[in-house]
Amino acid sequence: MTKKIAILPGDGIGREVTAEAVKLIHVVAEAHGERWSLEEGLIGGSAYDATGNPLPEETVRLCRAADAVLLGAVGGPKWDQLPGDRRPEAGLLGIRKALEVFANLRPIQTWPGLLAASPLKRELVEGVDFIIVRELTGGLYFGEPKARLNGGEAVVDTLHYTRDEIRRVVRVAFDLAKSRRGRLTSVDKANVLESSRVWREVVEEVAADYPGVTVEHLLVDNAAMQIVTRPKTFDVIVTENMFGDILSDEAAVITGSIGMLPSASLGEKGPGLYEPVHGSAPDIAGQGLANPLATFLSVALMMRHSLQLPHAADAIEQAVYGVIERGVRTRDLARAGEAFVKTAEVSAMVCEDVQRRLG
Ligand SMILES: NC(=O)c1ccc[n+]([C@@H]2O[C@H](COP(=O)([O-])OP(=O)(O)OC[C@H]3O[C@@H](n4cnc5c(N)ncnc54)[C@H](O)[C@@H]3O)[C@@H](O)[C@H]2O)c1
Ligand SMILES: CC(C)[C@H](C(=O)O)[C@@H](O)C(=O)O
Ligand SMILES: [Mg+2]
Repeated sequence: MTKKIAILPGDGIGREVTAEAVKLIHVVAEAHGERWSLEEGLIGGSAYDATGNPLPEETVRLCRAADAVLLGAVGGPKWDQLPGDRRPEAGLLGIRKALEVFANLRPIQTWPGLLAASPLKRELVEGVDFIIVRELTGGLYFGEPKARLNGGEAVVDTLHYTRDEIRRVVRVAFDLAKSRRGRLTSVDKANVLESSRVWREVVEEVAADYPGVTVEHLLVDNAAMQIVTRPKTFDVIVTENMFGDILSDEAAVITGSIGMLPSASLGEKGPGLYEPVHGSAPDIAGQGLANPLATFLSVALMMRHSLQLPHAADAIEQAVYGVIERGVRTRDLARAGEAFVKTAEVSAMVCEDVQRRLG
């Protein structure tokens, strides 16, 4: 059956990595003897430049009608002085909200070939395998009021949740933990924030339905430390929107580079949104230096969670594993003086391998 995939390249290296991911998706479609519909939509700074809006209504329509959405990254210095609601990032938050993808899954795994790419000690990072479930459509990012007050002399952002919003993401995390090693870590700031105290209550309520899952609560400041001191002990981490944003970039250090971190954002119904965890990397944009593997691994998650093609997901993951094990390195993964390949080169290697595996 034909699939409809919306492609939102966005800005900076988002455009470079999605261009390669489109080639990869075509390889998978052809291996199934099909032609899938891949339609591009505008988002972020490039959408603002073209239409005055970082999330044109047409993009929302395109995404809602798709089986899955692949997003590159948005943002860049060119748009940093725009008012909040016109910024590229507002487009990203808008599409997450429009698709109601409240559970953002960010798997953190180390690769045997990349242990030396992490600044952390080998024995600490070897065999790390956990997943951060970040609440994505509530919390500090979306709460109202959010405004400058008294002529800019005061300012407010609001951390707002309903129990239902907490419960649904916590359930996703418990289900995952149940299917994995049965350990859930809930991260909050319950010693200070009322919202965190309610978060903890909801976790305890839901825990009653999952007797096989061991629950641990960590305060976010301590969690930031534990993630790099005992990363192997984590299985599933569930947390508020902004805590999850910060902790996932920190966890990227364990894997060697943020250029290796994929994500899947899922709701109760409708298309999933798949995006690398990294941003538009203005410092390297336009030079062919971006690592496309986080986006390729996001395509694998798309195959598994939205397109029901688990064998294609496996093939992509094995191909990525293969290039890493063969010592192929993009610049972010290379040690000082080590040779590295460009975006299109590593992409071609993975695409060829996926074709062979599925062919
Ligand atoms: N999902 C998204 O669209 C997203 C995520 C994070 C940041 N941003 C935006 O991106 C812009 C830049 O943000 P930032 O610099 O804080 O974070 P960033 O993730 O863009 O870059 C951080 C560092 O990691 C490197 N890096 C990131 N991805 C890489 C890749 N695939 N290959 C090689 N190196 C990579 C960059 O070169 C940079 O040194 C900002 O406008 C920010 O708002 C967007
Ligand atoms: C660009 C920004 C709005 C975004 C976020 O904070 O969610 C990014 O940092 C991410 O991790 O996806
Ligand atoms: Mg982030």
